[in-house]
Amino acid sequence: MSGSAEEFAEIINLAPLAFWSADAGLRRIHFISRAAHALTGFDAGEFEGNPDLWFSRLLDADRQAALLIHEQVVRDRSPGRYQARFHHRDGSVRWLDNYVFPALDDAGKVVRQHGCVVDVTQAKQQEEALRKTALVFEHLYEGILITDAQGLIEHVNPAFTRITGYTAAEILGATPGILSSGLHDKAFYELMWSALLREGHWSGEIWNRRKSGEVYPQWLQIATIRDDAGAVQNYVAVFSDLSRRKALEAQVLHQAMHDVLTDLPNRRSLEERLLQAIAQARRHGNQLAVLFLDLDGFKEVNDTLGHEVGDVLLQLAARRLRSCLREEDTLARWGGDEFVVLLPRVDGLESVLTVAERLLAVLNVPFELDHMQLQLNGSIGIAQFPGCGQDVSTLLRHADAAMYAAKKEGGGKYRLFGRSVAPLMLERSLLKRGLQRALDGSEFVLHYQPKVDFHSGRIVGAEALLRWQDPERGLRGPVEFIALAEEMGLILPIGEWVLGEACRQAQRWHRAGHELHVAVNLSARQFQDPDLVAKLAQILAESRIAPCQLQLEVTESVAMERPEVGYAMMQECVAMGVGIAIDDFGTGYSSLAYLKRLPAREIKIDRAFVRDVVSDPDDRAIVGAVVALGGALGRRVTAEGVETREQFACLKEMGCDLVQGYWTGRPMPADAFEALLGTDRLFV
Ligand SMILES: Nc1nc2c(ncn2[C@@H]2O[C@@H]3COP(=O)(O)O[C@H]4[C@@H](O)[C@H](n5cnc6c(=O)[nH]c(N)nc65)O[C@@H]4COP(=O)(O)O[C@H]3[C@H]2O)c(=O)[nH]1
Repeated sequence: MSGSAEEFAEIINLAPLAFWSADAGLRRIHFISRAAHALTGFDAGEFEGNPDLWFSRLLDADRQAALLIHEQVVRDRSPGRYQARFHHRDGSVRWLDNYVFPALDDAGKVVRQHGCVVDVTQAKQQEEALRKTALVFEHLYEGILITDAQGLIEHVNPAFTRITGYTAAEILGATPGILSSGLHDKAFYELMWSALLREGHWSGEIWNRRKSGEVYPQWLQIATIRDDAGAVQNYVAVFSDLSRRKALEAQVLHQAMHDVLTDLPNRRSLEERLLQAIAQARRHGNQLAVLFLDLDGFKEVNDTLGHEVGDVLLQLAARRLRSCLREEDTLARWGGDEFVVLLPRVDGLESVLTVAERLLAVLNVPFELDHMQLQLNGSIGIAQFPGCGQDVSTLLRHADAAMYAAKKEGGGKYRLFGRSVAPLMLERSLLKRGLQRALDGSEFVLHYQPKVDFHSGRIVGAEALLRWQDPERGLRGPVEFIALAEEMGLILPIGEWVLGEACRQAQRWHRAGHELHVAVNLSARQFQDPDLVAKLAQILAESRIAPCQLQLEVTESVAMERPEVGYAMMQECVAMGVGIAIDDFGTGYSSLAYLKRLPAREIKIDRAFVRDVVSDPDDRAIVGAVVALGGALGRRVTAEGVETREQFACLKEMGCDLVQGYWTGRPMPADAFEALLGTDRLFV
């Protein structure tokens, strides 16, 4: 038996736990096993010689609780347990777990305390690390989403719920696909997955959708977590919501580029836009105009009625000026009472003068402000590209100089840089009179340009182009008079005449056995005419042609000017069976989403891209993109302005559907066109 006791004592001394035994009041340590040394740095003799050693080396914060447990064990005669931090002799602090038991005598009195001490430092450290990780997970500002290897969501944190709107209960078990915005294509996700599988991580900007349906940008980082054998265990995604930052950036950018008082683009913004417009004009070979406008009489208002009135007047004036311009035009505040208008695309001087007259006219209407009427006037200086300057500063300087000249002449006028406007004004009034006479006296005629099908080589349509047979000056083209006709309000009757005549001609050709459509250009005013559909119905009934034989051509910028109105109008035309083509495509700023909705059956690529298509890779890329777009949206694509065999062959090869241009036929009178139809010529 005593042999077993020795064996037992040996086992106890070998154990990694420190067994101990003391009297009830802990004044005498009877026994402490050898492991005490590893756990505390002190050996049994030291503990036995100093009963306070244990408590003196506990951390102050933990000592009191430890003493209480020992008291409780004695008082309640039941086991107790505590964990406390102990200053090891080597300087480290160890977490020690002490199990305490009472030993009772026959009378049930506690005569001893004994127990064992275990080092739990490592477990405590792991527990602490886990607690911190959980804190990070809970409190991180970024959203966290963890999926299993199959991509099913296992965990999300509160920030995830705050950002996406989905609670954990709603999303656990789903796939992250539920968050997708639909804005990224398949290729985007394929790249993401291949990076995740190949490199183990992916990060980038992505648009996702909240539960509310709102689409928002986020910065997303995803990591693949693998086990020791290399198999995917989880995917961890951490993301932050970029929408506030983006909105702030946009706001800062807006403030940097806009005038605070009027919210118009500022000087810097204007200079940038002018630079771009010059580059575009060079590329497309078009003209642009800069109008420098100074308010006459503003200084007096400001000096006599105060800055506050002056500020309101500037805001009102800015609003009126803006209302005279097209979407693509820029009105900028240059400073003080000076504004600059940029017309990035002008058909000729006529249209610029029309805008200048309109600007002066709206300023001239009295302003109602604080129960007073204030009368303003403006002086405008005009500089055109390329005639009056080829760069930003020259154009602005020259427009400014012309504005001063107008002011010197008493204000309320416009002046062209380097030219007197007097002969021009005379010319304009002659033209106005002539146009009215042309309409009354049937001096307008239509010429027709063939539209040829690339696949069959046959003429399948004719674009009607307006000409004015001026008895004094001969045949005049539309660029000379359309803008003025618009300004005079003559464009509606002229347009109606064109529609009627084109349809009558289509009927004559139909009777002669020629199957083709006639295409008619619609001006902005006609397109916005609420009676257009009724007028079309009447014209179609009178000429007795099938509606599909008529096609209306609307330029991209006109179609985009008031998209909702334009869309509704086109829908009605299409419902009648009349075709729609988008003219001069590529020169405006159509959004693809809008284009997709347009019920147009044909897209006409602007001449500017066709001109150098054979030699310029950029133009080729643009044409290629429009052809692809047309194919994807089921629209026919027509190339305009084709002048050479090389252009013809190139565009045919690129997959355009129709061709129009001098190479397949110049605009010609109706009888010449009919003669051409009679030859059955094939264009191959
Ligand atoms: N350099 C070159 N030019 C070519 C070629 N093939 C055709 N053109 C010209 O390009 C213009 C095509 O018409 P658009 O882009 O609709 O542009 C038309 C259209 O916007 C407008 N227009 C013409 N007739 C009418 C009309 O009846 N009503 C309205 N509102 N506008 C019209 O006037 C614009 C100019 O008409 P046009 O002077 O007849 O000029 C026509 C035509 O003569 C070519 O290979 N090379």
